[in-house]
Amino acid sequence: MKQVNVAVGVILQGDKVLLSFRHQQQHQGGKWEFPGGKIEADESVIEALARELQEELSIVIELASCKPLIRIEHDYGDKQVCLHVYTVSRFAGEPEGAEQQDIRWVAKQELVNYRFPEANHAILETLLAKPWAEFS
Ligand SMILES: Nc1nc2c([nH]c(=O)n2[C@H]2C[C@H](O)[C@@H](COP(=O)(O)OP(=O)(O)OP(=O)(O)O)O2)c(=O)[nH]1
Ligand SMILES: [Mg+2]
Repeated sequence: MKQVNVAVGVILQGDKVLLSFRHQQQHQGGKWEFPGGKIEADESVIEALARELQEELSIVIELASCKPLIRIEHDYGDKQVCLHVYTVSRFAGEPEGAEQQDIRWVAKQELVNYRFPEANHAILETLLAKPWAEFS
């Protein structure tokens, strides 16, 4: 089965991170995610990330503020994904659920209360291991 490359943004503002709720009918629907989406053939990861975050949240990210966090390969059985995860610390605009999805700024200690896709556990581990100021 072909692996799908996905650009994922961990958007940090102070002590909070932005989560977005996946619609029920999407793959891994009904769970919270870090916003992002599929990388198209002609795009770099950062270009895809910027496009997806504009489409999904109506924000314009500052490319120089994006730092690679972790790359995760995961097999869901019905789909194989490779998540290219970047932290994003600066952007223009106020995030909104541009695809009618719920979004939420969540503090570190509250992340345990959210249900994520299986592949995200490695992201959360990495994110919880350091003070967030060190990512920006
Ligand atoms: N965006 C995002 N996708 C994730 C995360 N964790 C995870 O397993 N995924 C998986 C779910 C999907 O199979 C894939 C991303 O697909 P997507 O639905 O966001 O792609 P897209 O925005 O291009 O959406 P679409 O047009 O195909 O609906 O990666 C995550 O934290 N964020
Ligand atoms: Mg998406």
